[in-house]
This record gives sequence, structure tokens and C-alpha cells, in this order.
Amino acid sequence: MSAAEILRAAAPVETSAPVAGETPRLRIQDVRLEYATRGKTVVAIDNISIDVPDNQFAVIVGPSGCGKSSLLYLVAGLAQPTSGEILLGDEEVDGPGPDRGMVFQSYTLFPWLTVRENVEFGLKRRKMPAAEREAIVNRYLNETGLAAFHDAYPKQLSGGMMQRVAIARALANDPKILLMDEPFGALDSQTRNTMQKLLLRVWEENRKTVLFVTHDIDEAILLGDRIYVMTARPGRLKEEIIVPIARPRTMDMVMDPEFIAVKRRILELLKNEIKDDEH
Ligand SMILES: Nc1ncnc2c1ncn2[C@@H]1O[C@H](COP(=O)(O)OP(=O)(O)OP(=O)(O)O)[C@@H](O)[C@H]1O
Repeated sequence: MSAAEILRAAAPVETSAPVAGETPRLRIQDVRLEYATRGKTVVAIDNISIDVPDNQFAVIVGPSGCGKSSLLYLVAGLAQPTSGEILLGDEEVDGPGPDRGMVFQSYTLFPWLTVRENVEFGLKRRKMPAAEREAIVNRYLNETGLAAFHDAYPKQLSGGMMQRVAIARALANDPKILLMDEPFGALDSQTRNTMQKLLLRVWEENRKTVLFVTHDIDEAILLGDRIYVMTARPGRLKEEIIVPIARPRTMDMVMDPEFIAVKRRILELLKNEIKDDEH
């Protein structure tokens, strides 16, 4: 049986499935992105359309340079599409906003603020009363295992701990959508596994809509409800895969036949892309 057949045959699983008839909050419609560099036009993204169902964990994978980060930047409102539109509910995205939280690969903490102050930053800017702020910050410090480090400064933390702070900070702002661009890409493999487990646990408690970019196929399958596989540049949507693995997820699920079938399918899709690229 091919990987695609195993996937089709896999029993439907209980996941945070979209409610029929509801319009998802995040819709990427016919989006094209061109960059102009030194008189040349580079098409980074070519007519991508994706509906991300609410409260799902959506992952984007694809060959290097296919436009994954660019797509996330567009949703974040840090860049504008050349054509097409990105909708959050009924509103077109035309800039960054507190309804979208970002976690990047490189550490983006404020070095002069403590862990607690970093997590509290957005809430303070919104002038939330101190008692309410403290309760929210404590909740996310606890959820991310940072309570004992609340007074530390970023330079005293390891890479994994800094990413915990970035995740806690993003969640504390209660965004509608969490955008994560290779958040564990700079970590060693053991820390990466620890962070994947932590994110699984925290996500299962919060169930935010997530759009997550990664190069790591195991990570994509372990975390995702659905995976969008992109073509080589110019990035188009090659296939959307619904991950037929129940939650809560655990690391030992990497040995499950469904996990292996999804992995085979993604590898097949990516292998063809790299071949296509060479001709
Ligand atoms: N500011 C820019 N100006 C010109 N070209 C750009 C710019 N940013 C990205 N590109 C190009 O657009 C394409 C897509 O880049 P992007 O970083 O979105 O891809 P990616 O899939 O995230 O890459 P990677 O997997 O290597 O992180 C690449 O060819 C890149 O060189």
C-alpha cells in the first residue's frame, strides 16, 4: 500500500475539527508575492490559497527558499501581497496587530527586561490593571516552566528557555492566531524535543489557531492537525495533508504506521520538488 493509500484509509480521528459551515478566521486568498531586487523581479509566492480552520495547528513545510517565511510575514502584516488578500474574519490584513502573536527562530526578547517583564510587556502597553496582569503572567510562566526564572534576564537563559519566554509572551497577549517561524530551528535536538513536548502540552491547553513553519518533517507531523506542503520557488500549495493522529500526542507516536505514512508522503512530495528543481 502506498503512503497516500494508507492515509486515505486511516480512520478519522477526533481532533479540533472545523465546525461545518463556519468561515475560518484566517483565509489566504490567491496570494502572490514578488520581491524587486536590483532591477529583477523574484516571484516568492505564486497564487496560494489556504483556509486555516479555527483552533487548529497548521504547519507549512517546503523546500528551502519556497516562501514559507514570506507567507508568515504576510499574515503577520509585516509585508503586503503583490496581489490577492489575507483575511482575518472579514477584515483584510494591512499591518501588524495584537490579534496575531509571532514567535521567530532568533530570540527576540528585550534584553533589559526580566523574564516576567518580557511576558508582561504587551499587557502593560494595553494598560491592563496590575492584578489582572499578574494573574495572566503567572499562568503562562507556570505553563512554560519558567516560574522559578521570573527574575532572570535573557542573557542568563539558555536558547530553549528564551524560546519558552517568547512563547509565554505571545500567549499572554491572547492573540487570535499564533504565527511561529521555525521557533526551534536554532536549538539542539534534545532541547528541540523538550520544546516540542512543551508546545504540545501548552497548545492542547489553549487551542489557539497556529500557523507554524518548519523544515523538520517529524516536528510538522507531531504538532500539526494539517500540513501544507509547498512547491519549490515560486511557492505554490502542492498538497494539504490532514494528519490522522489523535491527540494528546506523544513522542513515541513517531513509530505509528499513520505517522510513518504521513512522513513518506511528505518526503515523496518534497523529493519530486527537488528533482523538478534540478531540470
Ligand atoms: N526581502 C527580500 N528581497 C528579495 N528577495 C527575497 C526577500 N526575502 C526573501 N526573498 C527571496 O524570496 C524567496 C522566499 O524566501 P523565504 O525566506 O520566504 O523562503 P523560506 O521558504 O522561508 O526559506 P528557508 O526555508 O530557507 O527559510 C527566496 O528565494 C528568498 O531569497
